[in-house]
Amino acid sequence: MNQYHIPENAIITVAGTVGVGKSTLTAALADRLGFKTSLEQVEHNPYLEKFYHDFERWSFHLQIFFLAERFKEQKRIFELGGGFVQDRSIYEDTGIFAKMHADQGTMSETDFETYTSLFKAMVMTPYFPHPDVLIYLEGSLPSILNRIKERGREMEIQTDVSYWERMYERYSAWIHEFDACPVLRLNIDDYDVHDPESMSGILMKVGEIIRRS
Ligand SMILES: Nc1ncnc2c1ncn2[C@@H]1O[C@H](COP(=O)(O)OP(=O)(O)O)[C@@H](O)[C@H]1O
Ligand SMILES: Nc1ncnc2c1ncn2[C@H]1C[C@H](O)[C@@H](COP(=O)(O)O)O1
Repeated sequence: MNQYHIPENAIITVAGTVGVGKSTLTAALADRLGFKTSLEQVEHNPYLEKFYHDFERWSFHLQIFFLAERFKEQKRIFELGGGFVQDRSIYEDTGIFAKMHADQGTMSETDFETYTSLFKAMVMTPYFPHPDVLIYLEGSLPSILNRIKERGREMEIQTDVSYWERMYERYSAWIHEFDACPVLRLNIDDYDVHDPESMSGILMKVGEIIRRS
């Protein structure tokens, strides 16, 4: 047990919309705790760029790719006995992305059903313990759009702003209903990843939530 009373085998997941600051916070918290990270691979994703150019054609392929990647990561976390900070949850793939594309017609109903049944079958395995805490990052849409721009992934910058607006709204509704594990909501204006005290403050809250749950 560390000074934050977070068990060494804990799994902390950082959730939130694209560009909000998940990867950055994941790395900072893991560093502070001496935990391992589970990060999303954007550079080695063979479908992502194609997907941004043609949602309809590549939605299903991309969701299957992400599902496979997350499953491998879950297995790794399980086999290494936890002690991880994870960048994005599998709940967001299904509850935000796949659903949004199905609802807007850029993923067919049949593809969405196939995807959902595969997701359910995968979740019902021992490799899928719920996280101990899900840290939900939130902030104003203009600051998030600014971060997407500053990060500079051309495929995201070229995407119509309405896509990010719809995703932002879905996230706000989704977190309201989310109950798979305890949640710590964090506003991006209320912490500084470069300030050790700020990071410790977050970890103290995480420890408290785990103790109470
Ligand atoms: N706390 C922060 N303050 C200022 N900029 C940040 C902060 N966190 C992340 N960023 C910047 O915002 C952009 C998106 O962050 P990132 O961690 O990649 O987001 P996500 O993983 O949620 O998509 C990056 O350019 C990153 O450097
Ligand atoms: N499940 C997903 N479906 C579509 N797109 C996704 C999914 N998961 C992540 N993405 C995209 C969004 C971003 O362009 C990159 C990385 O996400 P980030 O929030 O920046 O870590 O992948």
